Amino acid sequence: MVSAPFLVSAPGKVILFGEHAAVYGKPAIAAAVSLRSYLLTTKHAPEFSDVVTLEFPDVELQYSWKILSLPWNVVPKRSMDTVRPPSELNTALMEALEQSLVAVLHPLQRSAALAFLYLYLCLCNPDMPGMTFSVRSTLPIGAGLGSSASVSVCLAAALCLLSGEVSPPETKGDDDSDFNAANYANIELIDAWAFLGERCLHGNPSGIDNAVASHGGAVMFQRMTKGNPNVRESMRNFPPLKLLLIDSRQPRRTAVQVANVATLLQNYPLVTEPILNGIQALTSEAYKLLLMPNEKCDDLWEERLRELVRVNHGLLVALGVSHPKLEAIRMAADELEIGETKLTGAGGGGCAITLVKRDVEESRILELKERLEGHGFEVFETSLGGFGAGCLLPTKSDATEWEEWEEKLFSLHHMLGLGDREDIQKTVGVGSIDGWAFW
Ligand SMILES: Nc1ncnc2c1ncn2[C@@H]1O[C@H](COP(=O)(O)OP(=O)(O)OP(=O)(O)O)[C@@H](O)[C@H]1O
Ligand SMILES: C[C@@](O)(CCO)CC(=O)[O-]
Ligand SMILES: [Mg+2]
Repeated sequence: MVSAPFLVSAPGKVILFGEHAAVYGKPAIAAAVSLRSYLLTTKHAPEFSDVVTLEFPDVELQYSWKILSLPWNVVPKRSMDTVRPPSELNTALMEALEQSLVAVLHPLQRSAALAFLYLYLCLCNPDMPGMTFSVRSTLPIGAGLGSSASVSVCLAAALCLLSGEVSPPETKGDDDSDFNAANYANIELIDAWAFLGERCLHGNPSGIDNAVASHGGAVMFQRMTKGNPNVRESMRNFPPLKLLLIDSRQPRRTAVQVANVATLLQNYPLVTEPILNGIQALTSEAYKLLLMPNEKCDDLWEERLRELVRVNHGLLVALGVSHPKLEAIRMAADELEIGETKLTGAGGGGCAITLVKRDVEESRILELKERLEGHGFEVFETSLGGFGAGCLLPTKSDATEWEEWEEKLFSLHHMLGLGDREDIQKTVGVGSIDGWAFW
């Protein structure tokens, strides 16, 4: 069992092919990005040990609950036969949590607080000391890059560590591909709990976002249908793709976009089903291309992949999940003949990706960036396929080190609340500081 203070982190993702169709059991392909969420768990001073506090400055939420005021009595008993949580939310607990959330009205804050409380009540117990859970993200929020899943995975990881449900990551060998059975079992459990967090955040998730945020890398994911388990094929040797990631800065909620597609499907099943089947077919084509050995990734290969990006975007437009700002991004990239562009994630705003042609001169890419930034869009640089969830624990071996850590964590606490993306990355960021370990 791990006690506070400690940090956990999980990445966002880019869906390359198959969003929305993924909700209906079709395959989708996604990769982790280097932009991540960070969650710091700290213990309260004795006089506040009866409260639990959320600090989510990215969504302007700070809220405390008396631990004993929470509806512990309706928390479903866990089955002794299985360590995995069920994949459905418990209705009685969801209803009881309404009471605890009466004062949290804004949908962005409410869904995040609901995800926290649901997991906290299921995984912890009323005897645990009061703690603060502070989340900061270097990801844009509600922009298609899986911010909700990365937060869900952080919450699940922190609460599973506190309850002893999982242990901290064991050191793997030098080889990145080294398999560690304990780490695998732990991250599978974190992923399963994070799925419930995603359910609180957007109702009907396929599970692809939390799968990538937990496991990292690049995956082909297919949601469980008709009793068959989810498929998650890790795509090793993912080819290096030159991608631009552009945030239209048009806010939207995944829950709303997913619900809109469900309504379209209900109103026009004969029209909508073939679109979803078309997305399935193109994702399967893309999967074959992305699995080709690097030496076969020639110009024709690249052209095929770009064609699939274009067709995928067209089908998403047909589903009604584009936005004039996303179309403006696509048109700017088309005009400069940079490559092919599609929205990524739930759409309706948020981010687009452009798969850049290999031979495009840097000056044209720069021109595109300037044009887009001139329109108020944000261009991100990120790498694909990095680490999944991990944690950073103070080392207990030596008291001085521990004190230094406490001190450092307190300044991090401050930083987690106030700094911008670059500050967060510099101060606690995976890749910036040593000590992070990954499941
Ligand atoms: N840093 C954060 N702090 C607190 N809550 C967050 C944070 N990041 C995301 N969230 C929660 O997740 C919600 C956004 O999730 P949503 O699924 O709509 O978008 P996304 O995950 O960024 O995009 P997509 O699902 O298309 O990949 C926010 O409204 C908030 O409730
Ligand atoms: C729109 C969607 O397909 C992707 C959101 O990132 C929803 C999901 O799969 O959960
Ligand atoms: Mg989301």
